Amino acid sequence: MFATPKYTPTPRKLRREKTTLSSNSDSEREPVHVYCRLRPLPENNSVASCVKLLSPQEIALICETKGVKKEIRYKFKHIFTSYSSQKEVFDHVAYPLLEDLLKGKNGLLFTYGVTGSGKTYTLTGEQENPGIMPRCIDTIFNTIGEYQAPQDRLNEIRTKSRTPKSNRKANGDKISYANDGAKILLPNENTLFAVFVSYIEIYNNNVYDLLDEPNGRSFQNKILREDSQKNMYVNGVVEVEVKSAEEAFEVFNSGQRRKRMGYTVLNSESSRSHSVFNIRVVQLEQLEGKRTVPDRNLITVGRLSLVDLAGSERTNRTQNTGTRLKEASSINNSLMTLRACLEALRENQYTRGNKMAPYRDSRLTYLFKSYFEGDGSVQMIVCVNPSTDDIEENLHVMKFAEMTQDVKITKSEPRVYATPMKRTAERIQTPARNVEEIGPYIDNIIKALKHRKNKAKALDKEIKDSTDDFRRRLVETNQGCVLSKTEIRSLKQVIHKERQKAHNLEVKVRDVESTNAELMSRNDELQGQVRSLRNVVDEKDLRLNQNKLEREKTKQKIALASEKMSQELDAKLRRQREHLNAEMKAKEVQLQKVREILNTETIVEPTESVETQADTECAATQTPRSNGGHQSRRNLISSTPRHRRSRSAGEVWLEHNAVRPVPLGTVMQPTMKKRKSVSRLTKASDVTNPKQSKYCLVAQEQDADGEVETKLYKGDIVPTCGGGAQVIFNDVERLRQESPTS
Ligand SMILES: Nc1ncnc2c1ncn2[C@@H]1O[C@H](COP(=O)(O)OP(=O)(O)OP(=O)(O)O)[C@@H](O)[C@H]1O
Repeated sequence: MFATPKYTPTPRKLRREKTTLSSNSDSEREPVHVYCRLRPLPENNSVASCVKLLSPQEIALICETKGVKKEIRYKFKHIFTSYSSQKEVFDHVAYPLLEDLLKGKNGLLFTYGVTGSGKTYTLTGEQENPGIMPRCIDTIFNTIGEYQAPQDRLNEIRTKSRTPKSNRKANGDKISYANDGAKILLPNENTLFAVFVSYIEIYNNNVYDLLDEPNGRSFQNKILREDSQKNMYVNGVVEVEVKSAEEAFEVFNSGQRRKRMGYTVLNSESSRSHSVFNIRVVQLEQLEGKRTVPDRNLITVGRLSLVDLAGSERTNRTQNTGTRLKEASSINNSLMTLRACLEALRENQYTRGNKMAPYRDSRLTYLFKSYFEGDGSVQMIVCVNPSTDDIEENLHVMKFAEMTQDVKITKSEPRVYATPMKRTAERIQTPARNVEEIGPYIDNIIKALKHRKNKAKALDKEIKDSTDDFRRRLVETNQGCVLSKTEIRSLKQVIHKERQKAHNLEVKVRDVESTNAELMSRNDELQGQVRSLRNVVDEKDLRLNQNKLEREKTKQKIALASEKMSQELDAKLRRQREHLNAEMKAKEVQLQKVREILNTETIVEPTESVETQADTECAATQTPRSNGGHQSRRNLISSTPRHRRSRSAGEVWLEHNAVRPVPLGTVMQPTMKKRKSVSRLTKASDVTNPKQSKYCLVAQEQDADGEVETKLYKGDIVPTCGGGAQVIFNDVERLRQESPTS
């Protein structure tokens, strides 16, 4: 590794005597310029903003207490929105500081804000989108490229500016940032430049040199010293001379690497320390004449300190414990001391008092003491994360910013170091002879130099005017830009919302389409079912029609059959009727004959007993004649014993009925004038009663057609020798009822 030259400045003689703050008039002081930079919110609109931009110089923080919204307004020198580019920030804030730096004025720029608000992004940035520090380095080297001091003059610069000789070289940590070629116009081209950088860190109120070699695994805690002119410096800090932007970045990167190494050693995090990157530009203005002209070179030294402060949150928000709590309280102490110092300065300024600022209470304030006491201009960028989650912290940051802008600091003058008077005097005490010799030349040279100087001044003024004009126009354009950007942002939000709506609608349409498709398929299914049901119904209809047809056919068949049957039955009936009529006629004829016989019997009654005997014998011997039944009956009747009662006395019939005869309600009744009806013959006397001569057995039967036929079996009761009686049946009568319809 390379050696580490230490820088311990010796007391220096300044042209300008330092004055105390309170004794300066307002024209000799300038306020601390406070800028505000808003970092963008996440693109997905997941976080609401608590910041409202009112103008390029004014914002309002919207805070809500107990449901009541309140707007608190804050003014800044300029507000960079989330759309402001890194270049815009550089042009506004750092470019004027660089101009001052190249004039030999000191500058302090620090970023302040809560963790994650964009402090490091603003100061360092990214390789493609560099922040203030890389742009400063690039701009310095773009400007001084051809005016860098050659090696032989560097020793002179070192001697005259008390700059330590550095043999440290950047080694390997190569990193490059996009260079936009920005330059600063140099008023004097007869100047040689040398650039030195140092990088320190203040952690837990200790100062560590990030370019120093660590002692094993630990970093050496550096001491802050004050020189006789009351300027602060880090004792033994390593300053590396850089010849190009790349070298400067390499040095910065090696410091970053050490910083990371330190985190593991010190168990720290990125925002838990304050880091300070110093750029020192030493200029050697050459006023060289001829060999005999006294060497009266002037050295101008300017320093720019870029400070990335640690996050400003309060301990109760982060709920830290142990090491973290120590870190947080150390950060808070340093920031509180910074605040107290600024407050003291402000108070002195208002009251014209001489209150002591507590610089020594913190390394941070102690280191920058000289800046606050007029050793350079002070600028601050307040970084704000507009998320509503950070509202409380942002309110504290804003209060601090508000107070800081009230502080006015004595305007600094370029630090110019002249060659020691003794040495100049020695040179001037050259022999008079020589002066006389070169006198005319000197006058000419002085005239030419004066002319050149005037020309340079005019040019300087012109450049300054055009720069001011350009800056004014740039600010105007920027203001327009800021408003357009705000508009664009709100339009973007509208577009985002519309896109979301469209997306939601698309989702809905997709849902509806899928539901529609489902319904369509269900509809198809149902239609299929309807078709199959229709087929079933058609089949059933067909079967029904076939059944109907068959039924019709059957009906017709039945009708035909019944007609045929009825015809047959009619024919049968007719035949039976004819048959019955014939029978009836025959019976009537028989009856007629019986009547005739009876009538004749009544007439021949006195001879009846004789004839009866003869008839009986005759009947017994005779063969039956052709009218058989009737004849035999007549014979039987004629053979009746003589003791038969006379007809005039009247026949008494013994009518033997069924126990429960079927009531027929017949109109025609058998002629039995005197009769005794019995349903059961229980004793002999029922038959042997001499008063009874006729017996009639009434029987009811059902014929083949289901009709009831009443049969009367008639006979004579004939007494027997033994005193009994016998019945001789001699006639059967049939009584039939028929339905006229059938
Ligand atoms: N203006 C911006 N534009 C785009 N990105 C940004 C901006 N500001 C911050 N960021 C992003 O926000 C994140 C946090 O930023 P950064 O690290 O700079 O915060 P910080 O304040 O330095 O935090 P810490 O205090 O922890 O160091 C980073 O990823 C950075 O890229």
